[in-house]
Parts: sequence; C-alpha cells; structure tokens
Amino acid sequence: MVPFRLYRHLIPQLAAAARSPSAPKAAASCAPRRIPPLPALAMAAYGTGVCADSKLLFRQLFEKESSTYTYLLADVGDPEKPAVLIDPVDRTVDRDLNLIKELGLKLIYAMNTHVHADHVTGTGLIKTKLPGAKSVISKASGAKADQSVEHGDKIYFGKLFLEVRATPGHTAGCVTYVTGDSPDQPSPRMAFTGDALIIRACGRTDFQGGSSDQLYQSVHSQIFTLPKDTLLYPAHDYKGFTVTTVEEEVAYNARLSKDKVPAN
Ligand SMILES: N[C@@H](CCC(=O)N[C@@H](CSS)C(=O)NCC(=O)O)C(=O)O
Repeated sequence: MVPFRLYRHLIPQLAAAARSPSAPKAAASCAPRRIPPLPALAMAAYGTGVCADSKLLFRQLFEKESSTYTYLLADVGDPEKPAVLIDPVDRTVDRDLNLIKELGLKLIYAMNTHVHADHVTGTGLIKTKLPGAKSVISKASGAKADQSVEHGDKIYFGKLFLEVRATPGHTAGCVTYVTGDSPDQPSPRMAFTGDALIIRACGRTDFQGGSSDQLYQSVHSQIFTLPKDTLLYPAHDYKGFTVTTVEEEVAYNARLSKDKVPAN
C-alpha cells in the first residue's frame, strides 16, 4: 500500500483527470475497479515536491556505516534522463547503480564534495561499472578526476545545473554544489554542503588541513548568503536528521551562527 502522504500533492491533478470527459466511468458492480497507470504523475512523485512542475528527480540515499548521504539528481524532462550522483560510497555503489537502472536514468557524473577521510568514495568503482560516467572533484582537493572543478563552474545534467562554490575549512578542497538560480531551475534552491555544514553542526577542522577560521568564513560567505528557504543537504548526519534550511541553520546552528570570536 502506497502511503497517502506521498501522493497528496497530486490531488488537484487527479481530480482534474477524473472530471475530464475521457475519464472512465465508475463501475456499477462491486468488482475491484481497475486504476489506469499514471506514468507522468508517478514520475513527478519521485521528486521532492520542491517545485510544482519540476523536472528534477531527487533521491537522498544513506550509507549507515559511515552515516553518509549520497544524492541522486536527474533531469527527467530530458529524453535521456541525465543524472548525477553526489558523494557515492564504495559499499553502496551497486545499490545506487541498480536504482539508476530501474529509473531509466543515464549517469553522467559521479561527483565528490571533498576527499573523504571516513569512507572510500564510490566514483572509481562506478567508472569501472559504467565507463561513460565521469568523475568530478575540486581542483583544490588535489585529487585526480575526469573533471576538476573550481568556484563558479557550472555542471550541467540536461537543462539543470549545479554551481560550484568553494567552501574550504573541513578540508582545503571542500566545495558545495548548489542548484541554479534561474526560473527553470528547482525552487527553492538546494545546496549539497558536504562536510562544510552538517545539520546543527559542521565538519571537524582538526585534521586533513582543516581550519575553523576558514570554515566559518566559507559557511557565512557561500551558504548563509543563499536565499533563506534554500534546502541544505549535508554529506553526513549522526542524529537522524535529513535536511535543513539556511534560515534554520542561521538561527539554530550553535557552531556557526554566533559572531566570530577572534583567536587569542
Ligand atoms: N561526530 C561523529 C564522528 C565522525 C566524524 O568525525 N565525522 C566527521 C565527518 S567525516 S571526516 C565530522 O566532521 N563530524 C562532525 C563532528 O562534529 O564530529 C559521530 O558522531 O559519529
């Protein structure tokens, strides 16, 4: 049984379809009524509901040993359904690639927000299994990838794109990927913050070339300046949270919302 809440937002479309002259009449008998499939509407239901007629397919996937989130985004308005995976983990590559296959998507980029200390990235494995997919990481990370990106670059998948924002501090090469800000892009915007911002916390800065000063500056200049309804998706969560917003973190993130205290 599909939970009602998943389809609640489709009620106006379903009601309109039922009013249409071509809608099948209700059967007079007690025989089970055959519900015709609604492929277009079903595809819309995969999305976050962040945008009424969004072409974005979005999934948040979890790897429990390292408490890591992997994000799948695809432009399902494009006939090829081009997709990107952000922060894939080696242990869950098969799960993710099976999902991509089931949904009929074409993975074009496997991207990382940074070089991960806590798990092995799945990008290498993905490239052996799907040779067409290209790996992406920031140039500043010093890691090898098919595409090295820098602050301000745009990564297109179909008509949708992610903008690269440099957010160093947890590591020197950390970036945040942010959905575009034009009317044809998802609204509200979505930012994949890696370990720069974790819900009500932030990435540790005591190793991997970390700097708390730089991290504070990154979050304030590149994340807190986004519209306050921007949805923030971190690379990890250790408390069961899934998503937050700029407005919430500005108000409640005890590590990042206070004024900067100069070091003695
Ligand atoms: N606090 C975590 C411990 C795991 C950890 O250190 N995670 C890193 C990200 S992976 S390098 C981190 O930056 N955590 C933020 C923090 O505040 O610890 C746990 O609760 O298991």
